[in-house]
Amino acid sequence: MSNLIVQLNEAGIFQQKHQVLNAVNLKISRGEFTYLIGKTGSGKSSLLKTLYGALPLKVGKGIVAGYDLGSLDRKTIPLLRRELGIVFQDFNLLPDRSVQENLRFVLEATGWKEESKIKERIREVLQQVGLQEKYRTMPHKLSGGEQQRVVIARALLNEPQIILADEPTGNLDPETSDDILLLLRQLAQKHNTAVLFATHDYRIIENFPARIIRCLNGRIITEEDIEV
Ligand SMILES: Nc1ncnc2c1ncn2[C@@H]1O[C@H](COP(=O)(O)OP(=O)(O)OP(=O)(O)O)[C@@H](O)[C@H]1O
Repeated sequence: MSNLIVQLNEAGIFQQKHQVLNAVNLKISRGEFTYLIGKTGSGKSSLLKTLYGALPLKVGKGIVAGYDLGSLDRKTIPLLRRELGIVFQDFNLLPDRSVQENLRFVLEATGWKEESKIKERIREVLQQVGLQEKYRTMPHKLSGGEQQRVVIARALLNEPQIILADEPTGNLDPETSDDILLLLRQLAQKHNTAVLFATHDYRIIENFPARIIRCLNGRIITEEDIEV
């Protein structure tokens, strides 16, 4: 199996007809933690959306978790997404369901049937994010950091090869942001899950250095070329 989870070659990233990024060349390996930075509107979200099949790849070549982005269709998009964990800034938990029901919803939607396995997997992911006590709690009774942990637990359910995180700490205070960042880095290490972490937060990058790729003037620039 290839060690590369993401491989883009001369990819064009588009929002409809508008080209957001040109000639993107990007490689991300198993277990690698990478920051994705750039000003607002520079194309971070568009790049992530292309990687999870929400925007089509029409120019260049792209492979994510073994799926060719250029030939995705209604059948293969759900299969690709099962290999990915997606974490947004807004927590997007179902507000009328408890923590465990939110997690169960995803497992059932992705084909899990056996009750004992469902329960076991929910227990495991909540333990990984340190929330095993909160399984019956409703989302609004959790703090922002706890809600984001549930979202990360949800992203982990199907043992993704990569977590795509779009400003996951955007709504959190600095201390809670650090906790979430450290949790994702620890998961990357322990489970060999790659993480692509889009952020505006230079404080985090300075405190917890890692490889950086930057969206600038319609291009992707890698860490070798820049200083933060
Ligand atoms: N749905 C859309 N339709 C058309 N253009 C869009 C759409 N979404 C974003 N764009 C445009 O694509 C460009 C890149 O936006 P994108 O959201 O990828 O940037 P970003 O770096 O993620 O910004 P932010 O940090 O604010 O989230 C911007 O010029 C934006 O106006």
